Amino acid sequence: MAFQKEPPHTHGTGSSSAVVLVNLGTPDEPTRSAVRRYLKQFLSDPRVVEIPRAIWWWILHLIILPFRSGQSAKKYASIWTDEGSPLKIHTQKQALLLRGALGERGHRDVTVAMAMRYGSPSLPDVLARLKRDGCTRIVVLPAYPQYSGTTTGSIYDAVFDHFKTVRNVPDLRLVRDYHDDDGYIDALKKSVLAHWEANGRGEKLVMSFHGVPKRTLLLGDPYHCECHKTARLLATKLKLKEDDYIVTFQSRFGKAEWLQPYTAPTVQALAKQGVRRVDVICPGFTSDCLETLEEIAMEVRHDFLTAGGKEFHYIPCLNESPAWIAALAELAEHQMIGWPTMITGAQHDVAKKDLDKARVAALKLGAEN
Ligand SMILES: C=CC1=C(C)c2cc3[nH]c(cc4nc(cc5[nH]c(cc1n2)c(C)c5CCC(=O)O)C(CCC(=O)O)=C4C)c(C)c3C=C
Ligand SMILES: [Fe+2]
Ligand SMILES: [Fe+2]
Repeated sequence: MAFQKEPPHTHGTGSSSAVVLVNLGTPDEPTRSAVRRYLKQFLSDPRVVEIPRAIWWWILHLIILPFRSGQSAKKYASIWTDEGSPLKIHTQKQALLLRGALGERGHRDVTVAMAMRYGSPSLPDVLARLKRDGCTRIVVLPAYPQYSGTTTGSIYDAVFDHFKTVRNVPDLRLVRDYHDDDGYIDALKKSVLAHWEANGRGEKLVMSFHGVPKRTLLLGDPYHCECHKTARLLATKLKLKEDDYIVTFQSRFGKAEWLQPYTAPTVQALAKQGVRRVDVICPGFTSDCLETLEEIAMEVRHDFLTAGGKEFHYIPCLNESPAWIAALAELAEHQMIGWPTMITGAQHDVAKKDLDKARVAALKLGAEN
């Protein structure tokens, strides 16, 4: 393996810091071919599907890709916006706002970029660009509050794989999880309270997390436990009693057992038990996406109403909420302790201008959306 040729190392020049907000990824378009390309990359990752490669290759190419690509493309089309995929748009806006928030907190010369684990902009491309631009310190901040080998673990793989051929590897800080981070839990609490203030309150708060195969829990993946801890902390902040909320898992894929209880059958059972209204929040998703906008806000809503429920309220993800952006800034800042990014005095005015520019850019993105 050959290592990259680097420009000669010069002490103290051209050195700066960066934060990369990394999300899962999404197709480039809501079409069969674009979804197929995305699913192929995603579902070929051995962290995501742990079936022996020689068997999985045939299942993926002969069954999953030919059938699922078209079905999923239709679902994507139902949530697509003029600006593109909701997941990508929210992640872009979060990165812009995070840049502004870091400026406001006194961090100059911090580049904030967003990247996707699958699809574009790809994580290796973004890391290569940052290095070319002279970033010698990089914080990798996954958009997943709860650690799972299938998500955060896979981002770690991509980061390490990318730097395998790099001679002068940057100072790297990787955020592993923030399932119990006070800023994150507080942002969730604020979003539930705002929803209740505007719409009244349901009889049950359903906290629905993306599922993973049950086998991964038995093999030591901490994801299930971290989801339950997030739920418990949020319930405590909201002063909920045990009966007021329930934790469920959605988005099951394939025939094997996944984490239980599953979201759709749970809300159907609640409707049948006479629960008239449920409020559903997806705390593990920090941006609205296919799994929240289509699966929860459309499919699961339909399941609840047809089982006899009367009112279904979906509480949107944290997206660009100010409390969430502040929580992200604090998470990033914590990783940058000891890095020369802080400014004082006169430079603060410059940072304020950066913040205004970031806000205008984010608003413009929102207006066009
Ligand atoms: C096949 C196994 C899958 C595992 C394991 C899995 C874990 C997992 N995923 C997320 C977050 C998201 N997943 C999204 C879409 C999605 N997920 C899977 C499969 C697995 N996910 C598929 C096949 C898809 C694509 C859509 C479909 O065909 O159903 C998304 C939304 C992306 C978007 O473009 O909007 C997110 C976000 C987590 C957090 C997780 C494990 C903890
Ligand atoms: Fe998924
Ligand atoms: Fe789904």
